[in-house]
Amino acid sequence: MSDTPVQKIAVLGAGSWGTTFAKVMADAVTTGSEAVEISLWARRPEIAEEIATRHTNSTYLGETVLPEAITATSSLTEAVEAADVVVLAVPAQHLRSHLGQLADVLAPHAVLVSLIKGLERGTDMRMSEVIAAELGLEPSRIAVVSGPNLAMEIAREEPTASVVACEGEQTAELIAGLCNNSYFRPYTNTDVVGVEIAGIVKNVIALAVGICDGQNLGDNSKASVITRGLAETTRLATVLGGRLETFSGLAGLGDLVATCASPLSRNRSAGRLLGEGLNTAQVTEQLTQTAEGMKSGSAVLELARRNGVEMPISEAVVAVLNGSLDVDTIASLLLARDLKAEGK
Ligand SMILES: NC(=O)C1=CN([C@@H]2O[C@H](COP(=O)(O)OP(=O)(O)OC[C@H]3O[C@@H](n4cnc5c(N)ncnc54)[C@H](O)[C@@H]3O)[C@@H](O)[C@H]2O)C=CC1
Ligand SMILES: O=C(CO)COP(=O)(O)O
Repeated sequence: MSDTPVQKIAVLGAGSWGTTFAKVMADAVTTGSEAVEISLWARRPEIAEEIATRHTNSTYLGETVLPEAITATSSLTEAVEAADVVVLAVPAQHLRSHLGQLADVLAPHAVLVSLIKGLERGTDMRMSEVIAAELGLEPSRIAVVSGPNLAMEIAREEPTASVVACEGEQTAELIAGLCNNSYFRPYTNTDVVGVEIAGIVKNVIALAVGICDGQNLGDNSKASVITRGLAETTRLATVLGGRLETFSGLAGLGDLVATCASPLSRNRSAGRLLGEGLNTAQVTEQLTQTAEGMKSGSAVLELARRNGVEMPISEAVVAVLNGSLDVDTIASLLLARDLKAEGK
Protein backbone atom coordinates (compact mmCIF):
# COMPACT_ATOMS: atom_id res chain seq x y z
CA MET A 1 0.00 0.00 0.00
CA SER A 2 1.40 3.41 -0.89
CA ASP A 3 1.38 6.36 1.53
CA THR A 4 -0.61 8.60 -0.81
CA PRO A 5 -4.29 9.03 0.08
CA VAL A 6 -6.85 6.79 -1.58
CA GLN A 7 -8.29 8.55 -4.65
CA LYS A 8 -10.17 5.79 -6.40
CA ILE A 9 -12.03 2.71 -5.16
CA ALA A 10 -13.40 0.08 -7.56
CA VAL A 11 -16.33 -2.12 -6.51
CA LEU A 12 -16.85 -5.21 -8.65
CA GLY A 13 -20.43 -6.46 -8.54
CA ALA A 14 -23.44 -4.11 -8.53
CA GLY A 15 -25.79 -6.54 -6.80
CA SER A 16 -27.39 -5.77 -3.46
CA TRP A 17 -24.25 -5.83 -1.30
CA GLY A 18 -21.75 -4.38 -3.81
CA THR A 19 -24.05 -1.41 -4.48
CA THR A 20 -24.84 -0.90 -0.79
CA PHE A 21 -21.19 -1.10 0.23
CA ALA A 22 -20.32 1.45 -2.48
CA LYS A 23 -22.87 3.74 -0.82
CA VAL A 24 -21.40 3.01 2.63
CA MET A 25 -17.94 4.02 1.40
CA ALA A 26 -19.23 7.06 -0.48
CA ASP A 27 -21.01 8.25 2.69
CA ALA A 28 -17.77 7.65 4.62
CA VAL A 29 -15.29 9.33 2.31
CA THR A 30 -17.27 12.33 1.14
CA THR A 31 -17.19 13.68 4.69
CA GLY A 32 -13.37 13.79 4.44
CA SER A 33 -11.46 16.58 2.73
CA GLU A 34 -10.23 14.60 -0.31
CA ALA A 35 -12.61 13.68 -3.12
CA VAL A 36 -12.64 9.92 -3.71
CA GLU A 37 -14.17 8.35 -6.82
CA ILE A 38 -16.05 5.08 -6.30
CA SER A 39 -16.29 3.20 -9.56
CA LEU A 40 -18.96 0.50 -9.47
CA TRP A 41 -18.71 -2.28 -12.05
CA ALA A 42 -22.02 -3.84 -13.15
CA ARG A 43 -22.06 -6.93 -15.35
CA ARG A 44 -25.25 -5.77 -17.02
CA PRO A 45 -24.84 -2.51 -19.02
CA GLU A 46 -28.43 -1.44 -18.27
CA ILE A 47 -27.69 -1.48 -14.53
CA ALA A 48 -24.51 0.57 -15.03
CA GLU A 49 -26.55 2.99 -17.15
CA GLU A 50 -29.26 3.37 -14.50
CA ILE A 51 -26.72 3.97 -11.72
CA ALA A 52 -24.83 6.50 -13.86
CA THR A 53 -27.88 8.45 -15.00
CA ARG A 54 -30.52 8.06 -12.24
CA HIS A 55 -28.28 7.23 -9.26
CA THR A 56 -30.48 4.26 -8.42
CA ASN A 57 -30.15 0.48 -8.78
CA SER A 58 -33.83 -0.41 -8.67
CA THR A 59 -33.26 -4.12 -9.43
CA TYR A 60 -31.56 -4.55 -6.06
CA LEU A 61 -32.19 -1.49 -3.90
CA GLY A 62 -35.56 -0.05 -4.91
CA GLU A 63 -35.60 3.75 -4.84
CA THR A 64 -32.48 4.18 -2.68
CA VAL A 65 -30.62 7.19 -4.04
CA LEU A 66 -26.90 6.59 -4.45
CA PRO A 67 -24.35 9.32 -3.63
CA GLU A 68 -22.79 11.39 -6.43
CA ALA A 69 -19.32 10.00 -5.65
CA ILE A 70 -20.41 6.67 -7.18
CA THR A 71 -19.79 6.30 -10.90
CA ALA A 72 -20.80 3.17 -12.80
CA THR A 73 -19.44 1.23 -15.76
CA SER A 74 -19.87 -2.18 -17.37
CA SER A 75 -16.16 -2.21 -18.30
CA LEU A 76 -14.16 -4.10 -15.68
CA THR A 77 -10.91 -2.56 -16.94
CA GLU A 78 -12.28 0.96 -16.68
CA ALA A 79 -13.47 0.34 -13.11
CA VAL A 80 -10.19 -1.15 -11.87
CA GLU A 81 -7.72 1.08 -13.73
CA ALA A 82 -5.78 3.27 -11.25
CA ALA A 83 -7.89 2.06 -8.29
CA ASP A 84 -6.09 2.09 -4.95
CA VAL A 85 -8.65 -0.30 -3.45
CA VAL A 86 -10.63 -3.00 -5.30
CA VAL A 87 -13.70 -4.34 -3.49
CA LEU A 88 -15.05 -7.72 -4.62
CA ALA A 89 -18.80 -8.42 -4.42
CA VAL A 90 -19.48 -11.07 -7.06
CA PRO A 91 -20.75 -14.60 -6.26
CA ALA A 92 -18.02 -16.83 -4.82
CA GLN A 93 -18.04 -19.36 -7.66
CA HIS A 94 -17.31 -16.58 -10.18
CA LEU A 95 -14.59 -14.69 -8.34
CA ARG A 96 -11.63 -16.53 -9.90
CA SER A 97 -12.68 -15.81 -13.47
CA HIS A 98 -13.09 -12.11 -12.67
CA LEU A 99 -9.68 -11.95 -11.00
CA GLY A 100 -8.14 -13.39 -14.15
CA GLN A 101 -9.18 -10.21 -15.94
CA LEU A 102 -7.61 -7.93 -13.32
CA ALA A 103 -3.98 -9.02 -13.44
CA ASP A 104 -2.93 -6.69 -16.28
CA VAL A 105 -4.78 -3.62 -15.08
CA LEU A 106 -4.40 -3.74 -11.29
CA ALA A 107 -2.32 -0.90 -9.78
CA PRO A 108 0.88 -2.29 -8.22
CA HIS A 109 -0.05 -0.98 -4.75
CA ALA A 110 -3.78 -1.85 -4.80
CA VAL A 111 -5.47 -3.49 -1.82
CA LEU A 112 -8.15 -6.13 -2.50
CA VAL A 113 -11.20 -6.38 -0.22
CA SER A 114 -13.57 -9.35 -0.30
CA LEU A 115 -17.20 -8.93 0.77
CA ILE A 116 -17.96 -12.47 -0.39
CA LYS A 117 -19.31 -15.13 2.01
CA GLY A 118 -18.65 -18.30 0.08
CA LEU A 119 -16.14 -21.11 -0.45
CA GLU A 120 -14.92 -22.13 -3.91
CA ARG A 121 -16.24 -25.52 -5.01
CA GLY A 122 -13.62 -27.94 -6.24
CA THR A 123 -10.74 -26.28 -4.34
CA ASP A 124 -12.52 -25.54 -1.02
CA MET A 125 -10.58 -22.27 -0.95
CA ARG A 126 -11.65 -19.17 0.92
CA MET A 127 -11.91 -15.99 -1.16
CA SER A 128 -8.75 -14.47 0.36
CA GLU A 129 -6.92 -17.64 -0.68
CA VAL A 130 -8.32 -17.44 -4.23
CA ILE A 131 -7.20 -13.79 -4.45
CA ALA A 132 -3.71 -14.60 -3.19
CA ALA A 133 -3.37 -17.53 -5.60
CA GLU A 134 -4.70 -15.70 -8.68
CA LEU A 135 -2.97 -12.35 -8.17
CA GLY A 136 0.10 -13.37 -6.17
CA LEU A 137 -0.56 -10.76 -3.47
CA GLU A 138 0.86 -10.92 0.03
CA PRO A 139 -1.68 -11.22 2.92
CA SER A 140 -1.20 -7.58 3.99
CA ARG A 141 -2.87 -6.51 0.73
CA ILE A 142 -5.97 -8.69 1.14
CA ALA A 143 -8.80 -7.74 3.52
CA VAL A 144 -12.25 -9.19 4.14
CA VAL A 145 -15.38 -7.50 5.48
CA SER A 146 -18.01 -9.56 7.27
CA GLY A 147 -20.65 -9.05 9.95
CA PRO A 148 -24.40 -8.70 10.52
CA ASN A 149 -24.85 -6.73 7.31
CA LEU A 150 -28.16 -7.31 5.57
CA ALA A 151 -27.84 -5.01 2.56
CA MET A 152 -31.39 -3.63 2.46
CA GLU A 153 -31.22 -2.43 6.08
CA ILE A 154 -27.88 -0.73 5.47
CA ALA A 155 -29.15 0.89 2.27
CA ARG A 156 -31.87 2.43 4.48
CA GLU A 157 -29.04 3.66 6.75
CA GLU A 158 -30.15 1.58 9.73
CA PRO A 159 -27.08 1.39 12.00
CA THR A 160 -24.91 -1.70 12.06
CA ALA A 161 -21.42 -2.81 12.92
CA SER A 162 -19.02 -5.03 10.99
CA VAL A 163 -15.51 -6.47 10.95
CA VAL A 164 -12.65 -5.60 8.61
CA ALA A 165 -10.07 -8.38 8.84
CA CYS A 166 -6.57 -8.37 7.41
CA GLU A 167 -3.29 -9.91 8.56
CA GLY A 168 -1.79 -6.45 8.14
CA GLU A 169 -3.27 -4.21 10.82
CA GLN A 170 -2.52 -1.02 8.88
CA THR A 171 -4.50 -2.27 5.90
CA ALA A 172 -7.44 -3.24 8.15
CA GLU A 173 -7.36 0.28 9.61
CA LEU A 174 -7.20 1.85 6.16
CA ILE A 175 -10.24 -0.08 4.93
CA ALA A 176 -12.12 0.53 8.19
CA GLY A 177 -11.50 4.25 7.69
CA LEU A 178 -12.97 4.05 4.20
CA CYS A 179 -16.27 2.55 5.37
CA ASN A 180 -16.74 4.19 8.76
CA ASN A 181 -19.80 6.44 8.68
CA SER A 182 -22.78 7.42 10.83
CA TYR A 183 -24.65 4.15 10.18
CA PHE A 184 -21.79 1.67 9.55
CA ARG A 185 -19.26 0.99 12.31
CA PRO A 186 -16.33 -1.27 11.35
CA TYR A 187 -14.08 -2.98 13.91
CA THR A 188 -10.67 -4.31 12.84
CA ASN A 189 -9.41 -7.86 13.33
CA THR A 190 -6.38 -9.84 12.13
CA ASP A 191 -8.20 -13.22 12.16
CA VAL A 192 -8.93 -13.55 8.45
CA VAL A 193 -9.53 -17.31 8.64
CA GLY A 194 -12.04 -17.02 11.48
CA VAL A 195 -13.91 -14.09 9.94
CA GLU A 196 -14.18 -15.77 6.53
CA ILE A 197 -15.23 -19.18 7.88
CA ALA A 198 -17.85 -17.50 10.10
CA GLY A 199 -19.43 -15.77 7.09
CA ILE A 200 -19.31 -18.85 4.89
CA VAL A 201 -20.79 -21.37 7.32
CA LYS A 202 -23.50 -19.08 8.71
CA ASN A 203 -25.11 -19.24 5.26
CA VAL A 204 -25.37 -23.03 5.57
CA ILE A 205 -26.77 -22.71 9.09
CA ALA A 206 -29.26 -20.12 7.80
CA LEU A 207 -30.39 -22.70 5.24
CA ALA A 208 -30.96 -25.11 8.15
CA VAL A 209 -33.02 -22.51 10.05
CA GLY A 210 -35.02 -21.83 6.89
CA ILE A 211 -35.65 -25.56 6.54
CA CYS A 212 -36.99 -25.52 10.12
CA ASP A 213 -39.34 -22.69 9.10
CA GLY A 214 -40.51 -24.67 6.08
CA GLN A 215 -41.14 -27.65 8.34
CA ASN A 216 -43.11 -25.45 10.77
CA LEU A 217 -40.65 -26.05 13.59
CA GLY A 218 -40.63 -23.44 16.34
CA ASP A 219 -38.14 -21.19 18.06
CA ASN A 220 -36.66 -23.84 20.36
CA SER A 221 -35.64 -25.91 17.34
CA LYS A 222 -34.21 -22.88 15.55
CA ALA A 223 -32.29 -21.64 18.61
CA SER A 224 -30.84 -25.11 19.03
CA VAL A 225 -29.77 -25.23 15.38
CA ILE A 226 -28.23 -21.74 15.62
CA THR A 227 -26.32 -22.59 18.81
CA ARG A 228 -25.05 -25.97 17.65
CA GLY A 229 -24.40 -24.42 14.24
CA LEU A 230 -22.12 -21.90 15.87
CA ALA A 231 -20.38 -24.75 17.70
CA GLU A 232 -19.65 -26.66 14.49
CA THR A 233 -18.54 -23.48 12.70
CA THR A 234 -16.15 -22.72 15.55
CA ARG A 235 -14.75 -26.28 15.48
CA LEU A 236 -13.94 -25.97 11.77
CA ALA A 237 -12.46 -22.49 12.02
CA THR A 238 -10.22 -23.20 15.00
CA VAL A 239 -8.84 -26.34 13.35
CA LEU A 240 -7.98 -24.15 10.34
CA GLY A 241 -6.21 -21.60 12.55
CA GLY A 242 -9.08 -19.19 13.28
CA ARG A 243 -9.42 -17.70 16.77
CA LEU A 244 -12.12 -18.72 19.24
CA GLU A 245 -12.99 -15.13 20.25
CA THR A 246 -13.94 -14.24 16.67
CA PHE A 247 -17.04 -16.43 17.09
CA SER A 248 -18.55 -14.43 19.94
CA GLY A 249 -17.99 -11.30 17.85
CA LEU A 250 -19.85 -9.54 15.04
CA ALA A 251 -18.63 -11.81 12.24
CA GLY A 252 -19.51 -14.90 14.30
CA LEU A 253 -22.56 -14.74 16.55
CA GLY A 254 -23.58 -11.31 15.20
CA ASP A 255 -23.94 -12.37 11.60
CA LEU A 256 -25.44 -15.74 12.48
CA VAL A 257 -28.19 -14.11 14.54
CA ALA A 258 -28.95 -11.42 11.92
CA THR A 259 -29.11 -13.86 9.04
CA CYS A 260 -31.03 -16.62 10.79
CA ALA A 261 -33.58 -14.16 12.22
CA SER A 262 -34.20 -12.05 9.15
CA PRO A 263 -36.81 -12.54 6.44
CA LEU A 264 -34.41 -10.49 4.25
CA SER A 265 -31.85 -13.33 4.25
CA ARG A 266 -31.70 -15.09 0.88
CA ASN A 267 -30.18 -18.19 2.51
CA ARG A 268 -32.92 -18.47 5.12
CA SER A 269 -35.55 -17.90 2.43
CA ALA A 270 -34.00 -20.58 0.21
CA GLY A 271 -33.96 -22.94 3.20
CA ARG A 272 -37.65 -22.30 3.82
CA LEU A 273 -38.45 -23.35 0.26
CA LEU A 274 -36.38 -26.52 0.71
CA GLY A 275 -38.24 -27.15 3.97
CA GLU A 276 -41.55 -26.81 2.15
CA GLY A 277 -40.46 -29.63 -0.15
CA LEU A 278 -38.99 -27.91 -3.24
CA ASN A 279 -35.82 -29.46 -4.63
CA THR A 280 -32.56 -27.57 -5.24
CA ALA A 281 -33.30 -26.91 -8.91
CA GLN A 282 -36.76 -25.54 -8.09
CA VAL A 283 -35.36 -23.29 -5.34
CA THR A 284 -32.56 -22.02 -7.61
CA GLU A 285 -35.15 -21.15 -10.24
CA GLN A 286 -37.05 -19.01 -7.73
CA LEU A 287 -34.00 -17.12 -6.43
CA THR A 288 -33.25 -13.75 -8.00
CA GLN A 289 -30.22 -13.10 -5.80
CA THR A 290 -27.21 -15.06 -4.55
CA ALA A 291 -27.73 -17.56 -1.70
CA GLU A 292 -24.11 -18.63 -1.23
CA GLY A 293 -24.88 -21.54 1.12
CA MET A 294 -26.61 -23.44 -1.71
CA LYS A 295 -23.27 -23.79 -3.54
CA SER A 296 -20.77 -23.52 -0.68
CA GLY A 297 -22.41 -26.18 1.52
CA SER A 298 -20.74 -29.15 -0.14
CA ALA A 299 -17.34 -27.40 -0.15
CA VAL A 300 -17.72 -26.69 3.58
CA LEU A 301 -18.33 -30.38 4.19
CA GLU A 302 -15.33 -31.41 2.09
CA LEU A 303 -13.12 -29.00 3.99
CA ALA A 304 -14.47 -30.35 7.28
CA ARG A 305 -13.94 -33.98 6.30
CA ARG A 306 -10.36 -33.31 5.15
CA ASN A 307 -9.68 -31.73 8.51
CA GLY A 308 -11.45 -34.38 10.59
CA VAL A 309 -14.19 -32.01 11.83
CA GLU A 310 -17.75 -33.20 12.43
CA MET A 311 -20.45 -30.82 11.14
CA PRO A 312 -23.77 -32.65 11.54
CA ILE A 313 -26.03 -29.68 10.76
CA SER A 314 -24.13 -28.77 7.58
CA GLU A 315 -24.16 -32.45 6.64
CA ALA A 316 -27.94 -32.63 6.95
CA VAL A 317 -28.36 -29.44 4.88
CA VAL A 318 -26.07 -30.72 2.12
CA ALA A 319 -27.93 -34.05 2.09
CA VAL A 320 -31.19 -32.15 1.53
CA LEU A 321 -29.52 -30.03 -1.18
CA ASN A 322 -28.22 -33.06 -3.08
CA GLY A 323 -31.49 -34.94 -2.70
CA SER A 324 -30.11 -37.79 -0.60
CA LEU A 325 -32.19 -36.84 2.47
CA ASP A 326 -35.96 -36.46 2.59
CA VAL A 327 -36.60 -33.04 4.13
CA ASP A 328 -39.44 -34.46 6.25
CA THR A 329 -36.88 -36.47 8.23
CA ILE A 330 -34.65 -33.48 8.96
CA ALA A 331 -36.19 -32.63 12.33
CA SER A 332 -34.75 -35.74 13.92
CA LEU A 333 -31.46 -35.47 12.04
CA LEU A 334 -30.47 -31.82 12.48
CA LEU A 335 -29.35 -32.32 16.04
CA ALA A 336 -28.86 -36.08 16.04
CA ARG A 337 -25.51 -37.13 17.46
CA ASP A 338 -24.21 -39.44 20.11
CA LEU A 339 -24.75 -38.12 23.64
CA LYS A 340 -21.84 -35.98 24.75
CA ALA A 341 -20.88 -32.97 26.84
CA GLU A 342 -21.96 -29.59 25.45
CA GLY A 343 -18.48 -28.10 25.10
CA LYS A 344 -17.24 -30.86 22.78
N1 LIG B 1 -26.80 -8.96 0.21
C1 LIG B 1 -26.35 -8.97 1.43
O1 LIG B 1 -27.06 -8.60 2.37
C2 LIG B 1 -24.95 -9.43 1.72
C3 LIG B 1 -24.23 -10.19 0.82
N2 LIG B 1 -22.97 -10.62 1.14
C4 LIG B 1 -22.19 -11.42 0.21
O2 LIG B 1 -21.84 -10.59 -0.90
C5 LIG B 1 -21.68 -11.40 -2.06
C6 LIG B 1 -22.48 -10.80 -3.18
O3 LIG B 1 -23.83 -10.90 -2.78
P1 LIG B 1 -24.99 -9.94 -3.26
O4 LIG B 1 -24.51 -8.64 -3.75
O5 LIG B 1 -25.97 -9.94 -2.18
O6 LIG B 1 -25.53 -10.81 -4.48
P2 LIG B 1 -26.52 -10.38 -5.64
O7 LIG B 1 -27.09 -11.62 -6.18
O8 LIG B 1 -27.41 -9.31 -5.15
O9 LIG B 1 -25.52 -9.73 -6.70
C7 LIG B 1 -24.43 -10.43 -7.28
C8 LIG B 1 -23.83 -9.56 -8.32
O10 LIG B 1 -22.75 -10.23 -8.96
C9 LIG B 1 -22.90 -10.07 -10.36
N3 LIG B 1 -22.17 -11.12 -11.08
C10 LIG B 1 -20.98 -10.91 -11.64
N4 LIG B 1 -20.57 -12.00 -12.29
C11 LIG B 1 -21.53 -12.91 -12.15
C12 LIG B 1 -21.68 -14.22 -12.64
N5 LIG B 1 -20.75 -14.77 -13.40
N6 LIG B 1 -22.78 -14.87 -12.30
C13 LIG B 1 -23.73 -14.30 -11.53
N7 LIG B 1 -23.64 -13.04 -11.06
C14 LIG B 1 -22.55 -12.37 -11.36
C15 LIG B 1 -24.40 -10.07 -10.58
O11 LIG B 1 -24.70 -9.50 -11.84
C16 LIG B 1 -24.85 -9.21 -9.43
O12 LIG B 1 -24.74 -7.86 -9.75
C17 LIG B 1 -22.12 -12.82 -1.65
O13 LIG B 1 -20.99 -13.59 -1.39
C18 LIG B 1 -22.92 -12.60 -0.39
O14 LIG B 1 -22.87 -13.72 0.47
C19 LIG B 1 -22.38 -10.28 2.31
C20 LIG B 1 -23.03 -9.49 3.22
C21 LIG B 1 -24.36 -9.01 3.00
O1 LIG C 1 -24.63 -12.02 4.84
C1 LIG C 1 -25.70 -11.50 5.01
C2 LIG C 1 -26.02 -10.69 6.20
O2 LIG C 1 -24.88 -10.44 6.98
C3 LIG C 1 -26.78 -11.66 4.01
O3 LIG C 1 -27.33 -12.92 4.13
P1 LIG C 1 -28.06 -13.60 2.90
O4 LIG C 1 -26.99 -13.77 1.84
O5 LIG C 1 -28.60 -14.87 3.39
O6 LIG C 1 -29.11 -12.63 2.45
